[in-house]
Amino acid sequence: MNVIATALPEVLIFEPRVFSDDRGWFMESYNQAVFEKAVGYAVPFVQDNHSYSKRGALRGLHFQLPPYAQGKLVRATQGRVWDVAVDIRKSSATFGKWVGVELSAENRRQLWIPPGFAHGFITLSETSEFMYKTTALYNKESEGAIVWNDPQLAIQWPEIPAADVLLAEKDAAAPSFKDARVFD
Ligand SMILES: Cc1cn([C@H]2C[C@H](O)[C@@H](COP(=O)(O)OP(=O)(O)O[C@H]3O[C@@H](C)C(=O)[C@@H](O)[C@H]3O)O2)c(=O)[nH]c1=O
Repeated sequence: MNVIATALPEVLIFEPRVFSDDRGWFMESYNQAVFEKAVGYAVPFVQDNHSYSKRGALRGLHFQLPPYAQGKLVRATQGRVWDVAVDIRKSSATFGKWVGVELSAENRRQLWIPPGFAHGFITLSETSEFMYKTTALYNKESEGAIVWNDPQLAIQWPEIPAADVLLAEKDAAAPSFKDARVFD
């Protein structure tokens, strides 16, 4: 597993080693010992999620507040997405900073987004399937969101014209970064 740093020190890219032979290929998509060594602490994954999206679908920016804050280990198993993590911890030196990484079935990259970050992704291919592990269970009451095109965050979403972005109603109506309830 290749571990690659990003512009945000706690957000990491994991690139599995792929073993190919005449039958096809094999990879470890998750190895607790390798993962926890890279992250530096124990990470209790308790839920796995899987979603399917059409081109231009943008899910996010989402998070859950404590005590249900979620770390997420995310990847695309079909198609291509552009994935974003935003540091929303007021006490952090990188508060309000974001990183974007392309995740695809082809590059097999995974992104570790710790608790305290908002997360979103847009589908760049015709369709995508997206799978992720989370460190806390889904809890509707703890859900928070920030609007995807917040001017203060100024996330440089790629390729898709704004008019073609496909949003859930709740995401279109999400609060600005300035108004959202975030992490203290
Ligand atoms: C996230 C989630 C949703 N649901 C339900 C609620 C709702 O009726 C339906 C669809 O939910 P959503 O519209 O919130 O799905 P979606 O927009 O895909 O939400 C996800 O977006 C990405 C960016 C994340 O980071 C995730 O943590 C999660 O917030 O699924 C669950 O039952 N369990 C869950 O863990």
